[in-house]
Amino acid sequence: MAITRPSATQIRELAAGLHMSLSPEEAAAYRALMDASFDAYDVIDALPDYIPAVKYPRTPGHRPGPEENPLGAWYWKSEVKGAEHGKLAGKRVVLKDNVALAGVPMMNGASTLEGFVPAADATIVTRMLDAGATIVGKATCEHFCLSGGSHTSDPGPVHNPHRRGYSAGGSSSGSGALVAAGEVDLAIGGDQGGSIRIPAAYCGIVGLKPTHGLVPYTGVMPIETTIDHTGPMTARVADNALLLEVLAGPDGLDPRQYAPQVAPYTEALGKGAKGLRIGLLTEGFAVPGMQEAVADKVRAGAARFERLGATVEEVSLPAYRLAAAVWQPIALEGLTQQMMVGNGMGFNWKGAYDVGLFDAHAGWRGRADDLSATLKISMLIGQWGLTHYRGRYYAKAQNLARQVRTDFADAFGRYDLLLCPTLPCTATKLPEAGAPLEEVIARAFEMVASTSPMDVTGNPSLSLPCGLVDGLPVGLMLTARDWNESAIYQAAAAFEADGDWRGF
Ligand SMILES: NC(=O)c1ccccc1
Repeated sequence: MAITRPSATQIRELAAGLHMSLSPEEAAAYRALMDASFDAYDVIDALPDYIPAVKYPRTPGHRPGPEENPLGAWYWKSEVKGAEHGKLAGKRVVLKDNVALAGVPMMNGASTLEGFVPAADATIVTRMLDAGATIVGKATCEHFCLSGGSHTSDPGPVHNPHRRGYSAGGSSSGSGALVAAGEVDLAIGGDQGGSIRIPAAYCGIVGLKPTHGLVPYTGVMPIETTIDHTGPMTARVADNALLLEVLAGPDGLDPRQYAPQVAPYTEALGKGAKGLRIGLLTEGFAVPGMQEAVADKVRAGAARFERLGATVEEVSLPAYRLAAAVWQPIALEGLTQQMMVGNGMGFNWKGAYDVGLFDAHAGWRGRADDLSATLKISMLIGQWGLTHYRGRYYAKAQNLARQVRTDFADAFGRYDLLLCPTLPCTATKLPEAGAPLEEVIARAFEMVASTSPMDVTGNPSLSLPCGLVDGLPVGLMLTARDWNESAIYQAAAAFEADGDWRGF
């Protein structure tokens, strides 16, 4: 099939949309000079796509009914068996539903994408299968991953395994809930503003946002390249380190991976916390909405590290607060441009594109009223920044992000780890269907000031359960210099070995 050539009239319409005025004669003259370009499009159109081959057989699986899905945490169940042997042999893994599993539906929490079936596996899927894992399905996630609650997914809300009717945290909501409920051994999450660490904290599990670019993002639906991360969510620290060992390293297809530095993460386990230099991040205890009981649990966790032989001292890092502000233009203008205008992945980078996602996701324009409230408000702010201010605040925020990174790097000259609460609060009540807009937005965004700074800096950052407040888990956040996930695992494993956090 040949590519459709525009008529001279269509050329005039295109020109008008691009702020050019062409006379009918000019339009016809330009049109007459376009054939070589469109012939090239015909060449592209005639060829098969060039994408990674699917290595392990699978069947499409099924969407579980309510009896099989009490928490609402499953989007899809399907079984893909990996290699016979390997580091993950015998482990059952669930993927956040923004990770492509070829042949299995993916809707990324959004009805506008429902029906889409990816043609290729994400790099991390192939790596886990090569390591012997069994992939058991897709976990519900928030509408295009744009909420820290678990109430904006079109498949429905996800309940916290610790308390029905309460948020599991998002946007990797189903991943957090299924690990906490013991339905899977391991989960994959994604984090642009906190979406791995938030559900980890609310659900009482271990969630790592790796250093930006350590784990290939290829085949995972982006929000914004410079803050996109994917990473492991597990019940225990050792499993987290083991899974990261399988996930980490360049794939040659992801523009986020400049020069990732991989390490043998499981070797950090069992080394104890003695000698680790921990900075207690002052600003991290003063985020909006900080609950004293949560801060106290995290301070008690810091004291525990001291007893375990680490040095702990308070450190002020004003850049942490600035980073939360810097996150806003980057996330909001960036997502509007890349995820929405750019049909899911955006343009201007080398690597593996999901052509089917371009086709399927472009359809949001015909149903924009069905987008979530969180995405609508984000796009409205982002579009205002892009049009009224020509994107200058995105550009300036990217520059200030470099300054923030320098300040963080300075702190990591003095401390191996920064410690603060993952979030200001424990899990909140799920908004009821039809809840006021104000509540829907608040439950989605009230916690991002704590976690989003590390998406801006790119530093590895992990949420570790450190106790219960009124029966709900509290997360303690450990952040390290780039590529030093090992220090985080060393500390977290020592903390975990010191006793069951449910009793702290
Ligand atoms: N995808 C994210 O990390 C996110 C988290 C919270 C709010 C918005 C986005």
